Amino acid sequence: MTTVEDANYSLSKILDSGSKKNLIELAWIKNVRVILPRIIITLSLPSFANSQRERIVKEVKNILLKFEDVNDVQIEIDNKVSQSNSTSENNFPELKNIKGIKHIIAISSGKGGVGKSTIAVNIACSLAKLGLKTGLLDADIYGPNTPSMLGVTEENPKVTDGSGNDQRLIPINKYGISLVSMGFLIEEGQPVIWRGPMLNSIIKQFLYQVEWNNLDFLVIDLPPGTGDAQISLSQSVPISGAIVVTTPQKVSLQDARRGLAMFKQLGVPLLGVVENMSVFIPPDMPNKKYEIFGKGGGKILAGENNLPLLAQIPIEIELVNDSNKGVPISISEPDKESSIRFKELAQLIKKQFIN
Ligand SMILES: Nc1ncnc2c1ncn2[C@@H]1O[C@H](COP(=O)(O)OP(=O)(O)OP(=O)(O)O)[C@@H](O)[C@H]1O
Repeated sequence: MTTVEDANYSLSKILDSGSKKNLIELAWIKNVRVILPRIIITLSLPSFANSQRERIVKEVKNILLKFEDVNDVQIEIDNKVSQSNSTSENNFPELKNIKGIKHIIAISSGKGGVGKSTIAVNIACSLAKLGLKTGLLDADIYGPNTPSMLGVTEENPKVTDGSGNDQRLIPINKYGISLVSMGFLIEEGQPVIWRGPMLNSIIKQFLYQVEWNNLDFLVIDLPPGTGDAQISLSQSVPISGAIVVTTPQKVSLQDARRGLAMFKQLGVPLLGVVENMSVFIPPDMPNKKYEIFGKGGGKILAGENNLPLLAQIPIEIELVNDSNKGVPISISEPDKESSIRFKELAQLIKKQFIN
């Protein structure tokens, strides 16, 4: 006859895809009751694990129905948790300050591939080098690549002790910054089309359930574009200032304008424009500069919106190489021109928000 111990033992094989801890240990599955031929369990997931709910329910049923004397599995959702996990807009304190974070800087771009993540990572590292406590949230659900740019290989962030909604995700520390990536929460093989809605439903609680360590700045690498995910994120997070990244080509302007207009419509304060890939500096001729992508895009965008052009970052081969090796250029080669631009940009941000 199946006992509670048997059921617990089987259920302990189901793992959180983030921490790889089992769900009994995490107390995400509790109150296991065996009333044969039925087993009833309570599922109590913290919000950052919400995206795993469907998979967990399936695995719980599969595992328990393997017992010959069990033909019904009932899963109760912990009420306290499910209420706070609800996606209903009215249930959330909009733009409530996040405990442990003083200022949020959002890095965005009208389209992908302009170097938004590179800029976000190097701003975060440069702020940390100024002695500021800095975090980085990779919210680019379509291509969460900041962990690899920072050489972070562990995919399993730890969670604090406690159970259910009391648990907090512990950021991963690298080069003096605290990193959390939405990539940690995306289940392997999850189609891109589901990631946007997933982000919308979890981001509002998620940021409040990370153990942020009294940060001066949280830099957020937003997803590119102006879709639902970006709008939802911008509306749910109390952004102190947004930076729009563009390239010098005039053809990129249309996308960048849309990005800027989105922030304006949402009432998000704009810090200014960063033009990436402004000039190419050949590694063997550091005094030469080639405008291989044309010029003027950043200046035009900033000018038509009455915003400062905060920085122009050159194309440097080391920037790609170092980032591929998992060390941002502002850490590995602080004397390169792009590192100096990132440092100046960090100083500007510091000056704006910290006396
Ligand atoms: N200034 C630069 N000099 C040289 N290479 C760069 C520069 N900026 C970005 N890159 C390279 O361009 C590629 C795209 O950069 P990145 O991933 O930062 O762009 P992104 O806008 O975040 O893209 P996506 O939105 O698709 O994630 C990377 O290989 C990066 O190393």
